[in-house]
Amino acid sequence: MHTRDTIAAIATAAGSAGVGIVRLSGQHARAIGEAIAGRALTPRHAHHVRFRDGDTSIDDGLAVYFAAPASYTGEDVVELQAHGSPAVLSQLLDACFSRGARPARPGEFTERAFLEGRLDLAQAEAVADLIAASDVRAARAARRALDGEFSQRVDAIAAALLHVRVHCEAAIDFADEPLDTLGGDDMRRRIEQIDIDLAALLEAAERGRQLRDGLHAVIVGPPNAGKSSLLNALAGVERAIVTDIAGTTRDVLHETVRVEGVELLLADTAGLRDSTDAIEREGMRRAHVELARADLAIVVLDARTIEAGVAATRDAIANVPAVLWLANKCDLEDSNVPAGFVAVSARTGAGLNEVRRRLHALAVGPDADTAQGAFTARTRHVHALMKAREELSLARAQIAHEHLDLAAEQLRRAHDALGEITGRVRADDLLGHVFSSFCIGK
Ligand SMILES: Nc1nc2c(c(=O)[nH]1)N(C=O)[C@@H](CNc1ccc(C(=O)N[C@@H](CCC(=O)O)C(=O)O)cc1)CN2
Ligand SMILES: Nc1nc2c(ncn2[C@@H]2O[C@H](COP(=O)(O)OP(=O)(O)OP(=O)(O)O)[C@@H](O)[C@H]2O)c(=O)[nH]1
Repeated sequence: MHTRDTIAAIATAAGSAGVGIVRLSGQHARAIGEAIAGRALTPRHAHHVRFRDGDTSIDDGLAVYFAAPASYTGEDVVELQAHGSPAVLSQLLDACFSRGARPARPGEFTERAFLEGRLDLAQAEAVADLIAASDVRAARAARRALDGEFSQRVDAIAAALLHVRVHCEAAIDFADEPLDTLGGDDMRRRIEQIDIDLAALLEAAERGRQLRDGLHAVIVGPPNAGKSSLLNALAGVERAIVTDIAGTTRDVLHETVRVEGVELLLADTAGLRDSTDAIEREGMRRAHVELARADLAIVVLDARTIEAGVAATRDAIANVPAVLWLANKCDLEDSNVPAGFVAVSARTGAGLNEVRRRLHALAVGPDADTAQGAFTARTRHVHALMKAREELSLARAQIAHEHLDLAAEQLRRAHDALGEITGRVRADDLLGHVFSSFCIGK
C-alpha cells in the first residue's frame, strides 16, 4: 500500500518564527528522518535531537515519527521541528532532498490523506478552507466541514438515492407490469424526500460558500449618489476617489471590509446613467458583470432624488438575491427617506451602524441562531447539488411516464453528482483542480 515516493516540505509559514517544521511523508520518511536526527525514531515519541546533514550540524530540535497508517497522510510521516528560521528550515529541507525525498506539490500531503482514505474530498477542501479562513466564523465552519458534517449529509442523501436506484433497476426487469404493483408509490415518495433533503442541503451549501468566499456585495446607484463615499466610510480608509463630478468612478473598485467579524467583499461601481462617454459606458458594463455574480446589492441613492434613483437602478438589480436600499446624504435639507430605506450619511457617519447591522444580518443568513450548524462549501459543491436536483427531477418525469430505464440513467447521474462532492466519483482533472489551490507543505 505504501509505495508512494517520499515528499518533503516546510509545513510552517514562510518567515521567522519560534518553531518551524519540515515534514516528510512516504516510504523513506523514517530512514531519511533517522539519518538527519542521528538516531532511531520510536513512533509517537518526541525525540530531542541534533539535526545534521552529514557532518554539518544544522540545529537542535524535536523529531517525531508517525508510523503508517496512524499519521496525517496515512503513510509514514516524520516531522523535524526546528527553530523557525528560514535558513535552518531550508538546510533541513535540502538534507531531506539529498537523501532522496522530493519537493511536495501544493496540497500533496492532504492529497495523500485523501488517497489513503483518511479524508474525503470535501473534507480535504475544508482543510484548505480552514487554513485560509479569515475570521472565526469561517474557521468554525471549515472545522465543521472537516469534521464531516457536510460529507455526512451528502452521503446520507447518496445512500437514499442508491436505494431508489436499486429499486428502479429491479423494476426495469418487470417492465410489463404496471409500476404501481412494483412499489412505484414508494419510489416516488422516496424521490420526493430526497429532493427535499437536497434542496435543504443546497441552501446550506450556498451559505457555506458565502462563508468561505465572503459575501459579494456590490454598491450601485446613480452618479454622485455617494457610492464611493460609502465604500470609504465602511472600509474606514479613503479607498475610492470622491469628487462632486458625476461619473468619477469608472472601473470597479474592490475592498474587503469586516462587519462584526464577517468578511464582506465590497465592489464600488460606476454610476448608472445613460452616457455617451466610452470609458463610462465600459464602467457600467463592468458594473453589470459585477451585479450578475453578486449576493447582495447595496443601492445608494441621493435622499433628495429617491424616485429618479429607484427608476435608474431597478432593472440593474432585478436578479440580485438580496438588496439593501440606502438613502444617502440624509444630512442635507430636503432629504426624504421612504419606508424600506436606511437613512445614512456617508459624510457624517449617521446610519452607518445600522448599515453594518443589516449587512451582518444578510451575511449570516436568516437563521443566525442556527448558523452554528453552518459548514464551508464551494461553488463546485453548490453546482454538483444543483446538478443532482436537475437529474432527479428528470428521473421523476421519466417515472411518471413509466420509462424506468431512462429514469435509472438519470438517477445514476444524480448519484454521481453527489459522489463528485466527496470524491467517491472522480472526474479526471478534479483532484488536480482541488489540490493545486492548496499551499505547499499542506
Ligand atoms: N505538528 C503538527 N501539528 C498539526 C498537524 C501536523 O501534521 N503536525 N496537523 C496536520 O494537518 C493538524 C492535525 N492533524 C493531524 C491529524 C492526524 C494525525 C495523526 O497522526 N493521526 C493518527 C494518530 C492519531 C492519534 O494517535 O491520536 C491517526 O489518526 O491514526 C496528526 C495530525 C494540525 N496540527
Ligand atoms: N452632504 C453629503 N454629501 C455627500 C454624502 N456622500 C457623498 N457626498 C458627496 O457627494 C459627491 C459624490 O460622492 P461620491 O462618493 O463620489 O459619489 P459616487 O456615487 O461614487 O459618484 P460616481 O463616482 O460619479 O458614480 C461628493 O462631493 C461627496 O462629497 C453625504 O452623505 N452627505
